[in-house]
Amino acid sequence: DRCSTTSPSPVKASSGRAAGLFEDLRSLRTKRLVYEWTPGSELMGYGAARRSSLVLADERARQVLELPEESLILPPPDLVASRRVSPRFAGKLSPLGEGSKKLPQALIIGVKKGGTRALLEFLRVHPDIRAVGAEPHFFDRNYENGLEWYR
Ligand SMILES: Nc1ncnc2c1ncn2[C@@H]1O[C@H](COP(=O)(O)OS(=O)(=O)O)[C@@H](OP(=O)(O)O)[C@H]1O
Repeated sequence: DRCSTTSPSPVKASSGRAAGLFEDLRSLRTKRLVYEWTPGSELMGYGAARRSSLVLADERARQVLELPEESLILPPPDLVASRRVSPRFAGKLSPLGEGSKKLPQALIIGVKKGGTRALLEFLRVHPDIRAVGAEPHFFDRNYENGLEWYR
């Protein structure tokens, strides 16, 4: 979804096997997005909410995947931000995006064109991983801004 609309998608043009893998990945990613904004789970504890909304997410992901890509509508940020935080993530940045700001628990370091973006996107599919959107370039460009900026 970050590819330019002007260039042809290498996945769409590729073999059936690659297209199948892409569908699996897309399905996982959609499930994660749907899970993140399935309303109602705020009313329960994190564990219960996760179990029930994963079932719901599974169902809704199936529905969403039937629709054209343009019909995927992202939730308003406040819906995601209003979720409860698991005790496991208390005091840390939770997988759903809320909680106090903390330094990262893992860094991806790579040379230019080394495939770091692909690695990040694959990791981001996992529901317990919260990843930054843009590369922060803290150590090479923003170090002077200090750790408060980095959090
Ligand atoms: N698995 C695998 N195999 C071969 N090539 C791969 C793979 N994953 C990513 N890529 C290619 O890596 C290029 C992007 O690398 P980066 O994400 O590090 O780019 S960037 O420097 O941060 O912009 C980018 O190359 P270009 O398409 O030539 O720009 C990707 O197509």
